[in-house]
This record gives sequence, C-alpha cells and structure tokens, in this order.
Amino acid sequence: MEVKARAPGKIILAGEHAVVHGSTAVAASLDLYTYVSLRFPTPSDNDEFLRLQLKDLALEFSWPVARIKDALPEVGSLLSSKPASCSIETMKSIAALVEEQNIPEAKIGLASGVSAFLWLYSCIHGFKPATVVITSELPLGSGLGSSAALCVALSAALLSFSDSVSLDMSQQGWSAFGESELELLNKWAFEGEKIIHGKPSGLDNTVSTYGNMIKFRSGNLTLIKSNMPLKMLITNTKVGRNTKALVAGVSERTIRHPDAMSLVFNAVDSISNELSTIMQSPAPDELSITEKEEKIEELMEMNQGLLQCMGVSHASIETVLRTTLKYKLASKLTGAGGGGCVLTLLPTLLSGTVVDKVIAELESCGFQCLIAAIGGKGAEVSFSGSS
Ligand SMILES: Nc1ncnc2c1ncn2[C@@H]1O[C@H](COP(=O)(O)OP(=O)(O)O)[C@@H](O)[C@H]1O
Ligand SMILES: C[C@@](O)(CCOP(=O)(O)O)CC(=O)O
Ligand SMILES: [Mg+2]
Repeated sequence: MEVKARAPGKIILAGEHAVVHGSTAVAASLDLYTYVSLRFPTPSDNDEFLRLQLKDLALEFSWPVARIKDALPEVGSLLSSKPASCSIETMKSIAALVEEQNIPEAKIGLASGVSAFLWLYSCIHGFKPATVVITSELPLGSGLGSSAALCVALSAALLSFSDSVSLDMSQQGWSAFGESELELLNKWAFEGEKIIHGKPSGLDNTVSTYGNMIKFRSGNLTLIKSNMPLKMLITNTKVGRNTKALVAGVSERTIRHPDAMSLVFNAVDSISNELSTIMQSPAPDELSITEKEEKIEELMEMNQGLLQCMGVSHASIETVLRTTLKYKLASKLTGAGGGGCVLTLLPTLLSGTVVDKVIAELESCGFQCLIAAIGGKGAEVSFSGSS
C-alpha cells in the first residue's frame, strides 16, 4: 500500500516578516501543491534503504537504515506521537548524512529540505526502510511557501502510516484530515520548517495545513470567511533567495534599531487587521467591491513600503512595482522578498486586455507570471494499492 499526501503553497497578502516578530499576518493557500508519496518495501523486496526521490529535480538520495541508526541513535528513543525539536547535536549528525549524498553545488539549497526530511522521517518511523517520492508544482525558494508545503505534505504522508493517526484507507481519491490530526501534522511540519527557516513564524505551515484564507498571530489562526473574490497576479522575478537569511537580516536590523522596527511591526499589524476586516465585511454591490479593492490596493502599497523599511525588497521587485504602476495596479512582494514573487491585485472590473498587456510587459523583463486560485484546500491524503 502507498500513501500520497499533498499540501498547497501560499501567498501572504500582508504581514510577512513582521509576523515573525509577533504582528498579525493574512495569508491564503494556492492551488499549487507539493506531493509526497510513501511506500514501505515488503520483506520479499529485501530492501534495507531509506530512499528519497526528488522527481522534478531528477535527484535520488539513499541511506542504508543501519547508517541512519548509527548516526542518529538518540532519535530512536524519541519515537512517539509528540512533535519534537531537532537539537543542535542531532542537526550536525543529519548534516553529515546529507553531506554524504554529494548534492550538486548548484542545488545545495536542497540540503535543508533533505535535512528536514531525515528529521521528520526518523522521528515518526525510526529506522524503517522506505521509498519517499516528492514532486512539486511550486517554484522552490520564491516566496510561495515551498518549504512549508514540503514539510506539511511530508508530515501528512508519514503520519498517515503511523499509530498516531487513524484514517479510512479504503476511501477513494483525496481525503481531508480531522481537526486533531491537522493540529498534529501542523506541529510536525513546524519542526521541519525550523530546520529550513531557522526561526519561522508558523504562518506558512499553518496555511498549508488548513488551506483557506487565514489571519495568523503568534501561533494562533482565525479562518477568514470572505465572499470577496480576490484575483491576484503572481510575478516570479526568478531572482533566487533564501528565507532563512532574509529572516535573520530583519532580526539583525531589529537589534540595531529596536524602537523604529517595533513601530514598523505595529504598522504592519494594523494593516493586516484592516485587510482582514475588509475581506470579511459583506459586499452587496459592485461599487462597494471596487471601493474595497481600492482600500486593499492602498494597504498593499503601505505594506510594501514597510517591507522596504525592513530591508527585504530587491531591484527586481522594484521593477515589477514600477511596471504594474504604469497600469495603475498595486503590488507588493510576497513571502520573504529579496527577489522571489510579487503580488498584483487584479481588480474585478479590470479589462482582460490590460491584464494581457501587463503580463506581456512583465514577461518581456524576463519574469514569469501566473494567475492562481487562492483560498482552496489544505493538506489531504490518498491511498492506493493493497495492504
Ligand atoms: N520539493 C522540494 N524538495 C526538496 N526540498 C524542498 C522542496 N521544496 C522546498 N524545499 C526546501 O525548501 C527550500 C526553499 O524554502 P524557502 O527558502 O523557505 O523558500 P519558499 O518556502 O518560499 O519556497 C529549498 O531550498 C529546499 O531546501
Ligand atoms: C518571511 C516569512 O514571514 C514568510 C516566508 O515565506 P517563504 O519561505 O518566503 O515562502 C517568514 C515566516 O513567517 O516564517
Ligand atoms: Mg519557506
């Protein structure tokens, strides 16, 4: 029997970075997913390896399970349903296991994702042989939460075959988790995100777990119930960056200028709260939708200004902002910034011709545009094969 789990990426409408420092953020899931399948060999397979295949990257890693047991003896004693943090010592042993795989230098960013995999796998399944296959529709390291989608999909697949979760394996197609299972897999995913991000807020793994649009502050989420359709253009600048380094940079700036940065974070908090109020207020007619969109555009511009104050904008992001402004469209970076993706609100009454023109101009700069549906499903699983 094989389990396949999927978890969505996300966009942050307001509050990235400030959310790490206790401000409110608003985020929504995307209809782009990371998929993780897990299969245990049968005794006749005589396979004593833990195998990880990154399908779209054409990479495969494998470790004899005895080697993992040797390197991480303390993890065996952790085997429980309780999510646990990876100690600095264990992290060093995991780094050695990853290093042995000789990841090509150009793809060395994957090392943190592979480390998160080893931690989650060995905590939940110990030293059992298995084959894990990962594919993703999300661009990696672009602000759309591929790291969280990976950790959520991994936790979902791993927990589905563990004693901590009981699911109806006979169900056909994708099925959702119950409340307590979602809570558990979100906690495990957060532990994985810690390995990739250093100091995550928990926003990305939470929106990937629960889907929808959420308001998030200090580990607590509120679902945003909105009838307002939001159409967002996502522009990928294709400038690579690393969330861990950008989050650390904002923390360093906060240490240098605590009073100023605290005011910046407070301003972001107000922006996120106002945004969520607008999203949830009833929309009886088209005029008021337009008014709401204008307010959201202004809040996006204000949030972008504050992200510039935090030092996480980038020349490529500024190019997107300038280009969309020519068409009177408001944009802001989404995710950690420093490159990556930019959001542009496409108002309901905007003509298709203008949308085509702005996309053509952005793509002529070498950027990649997509319009994705937001606020959809969270983590799900599907079973196949006979047990
Ligand atoms: N499908 C995947 N396979 C392996 N590693 C992944 C995958 N998705 C994400 N990662 C890990 O997450 C990192 C990107 O995370 P991050 O810098 O937080 O950007 P984002 O979450 O915005 O995509 C990658 O460098 C890699 O280590
Ligand atoms: C910058 C931050 O707010 C979001 C990072 O998102 P991403 O990894 O760039 O998709 C960090 C966090 O909330 O943990
Ligand atoms: Mg990330």
